[in-house]
Amino acid sequence: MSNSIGVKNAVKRFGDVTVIPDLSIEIKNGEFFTLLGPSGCGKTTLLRMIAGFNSIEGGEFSFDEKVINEIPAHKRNIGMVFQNYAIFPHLTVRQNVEYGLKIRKMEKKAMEKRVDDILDVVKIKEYQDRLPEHLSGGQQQRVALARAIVIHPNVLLMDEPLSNLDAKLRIEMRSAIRDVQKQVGITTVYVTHDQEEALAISDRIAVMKGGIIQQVDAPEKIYTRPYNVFVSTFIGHSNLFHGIVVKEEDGIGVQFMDGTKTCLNTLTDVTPGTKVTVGIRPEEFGLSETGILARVKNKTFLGRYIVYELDLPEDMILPGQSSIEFSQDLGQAEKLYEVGETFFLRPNPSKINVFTEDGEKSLIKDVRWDG
Ligand SMILES: Nc1ncnc2c1ncn2[C@@H]1O[C@H](COP(=O)(O)OP(=O)(O)OP(=O)(O)O)[C@@H](O)[C@H]1O
Repeated sequence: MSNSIGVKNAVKRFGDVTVIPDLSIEIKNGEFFTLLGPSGCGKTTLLRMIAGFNSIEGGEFSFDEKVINEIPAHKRNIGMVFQNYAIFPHLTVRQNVEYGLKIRKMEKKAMEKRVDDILDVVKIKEYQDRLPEHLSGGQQQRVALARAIVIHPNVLLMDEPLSNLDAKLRIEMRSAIRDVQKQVGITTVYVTHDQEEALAISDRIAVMKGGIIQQVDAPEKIYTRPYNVFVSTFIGHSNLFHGIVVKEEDGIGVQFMDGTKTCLNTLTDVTPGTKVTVGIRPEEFGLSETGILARVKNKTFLGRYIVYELDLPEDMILPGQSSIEFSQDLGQAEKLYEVGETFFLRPNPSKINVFTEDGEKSLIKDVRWDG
């Protein structure tokens, strides 16, 4: 029932402006695939091309290898969910869900069964006779989801479906969407600019910038092994250091500008002496007797952990950062620190990310554009 989606060398222009220069992706059947990126990077544009709402200036779109470029939107058998729920206010929940099947002239008994099943899956059966105005935002979004999947679409496309909901409901609804998607097993393309949501919900994520895909990978891989500095800073926080590749007795490593060295067996074959950019997550430092000397500039208590802003010698870190972030898990911390205190940091060698000096490409083994 569900389809794979292929996009080959897609081009999108609005007038003279090229929004997507040349984009290719393969989305597997049954996969939950997220397009993530800053505002204006072309996520919605790409989704609308898949749906058939946008013209295609170049390239090939396919469902299960069958080219769909010339198939109009209403014949692509797509389920869509938007941020504004797009449900009919004058119809009850059940009538809303039935609507797409009635249009398709489905036989009454089969339709009743189909609707009953979907109302169960999406957990809205108890509200089936209510009008949308008597539902909460989350419940309305469940109705929109039920409406989209009841027609057994080839693919489900969702554009920022949770952005109108408050923070708590967003978290509840993202696991509801994920559960329903897995239960129904439908290929889903999901657009968001919320990185936490993308990490929580997706099988794979495509990170986009300026209409160009920066990395396609599973959430864990995107977070731990970003392909470039943009991905490492767009998703989570990354402290960026100047570094130089050095050869030590026990292998190749990276030296920071204060002379601290860290041996890495994860590096690709890089010539010693090469200048690099080093990315380290706030939680990937340990405290040590020696290492990078840091002074607490500020601290923020966040319940489960504490985030320290640390002062370091200026020439160690990339311009644009006035300090670095270090987070200490409260459950593990032996000692907490006050503003003004100093200590030595040791980055965890297996978690350090090393990029070309310009930040364009990872120098860690097995980090690819497409995982
Ligand atoms: N119909 C249009 N005419 C002209 N330019 C457009 C049109 N639709 C989108 N654009 C432009 O294309 C670029 C990509 O827009 P798009 O809506 O795809 O971005 P997005 O990544 O979905 O951003 P957001 O998260 O803000 O929705 C933007 O610069 C936008 O101004």
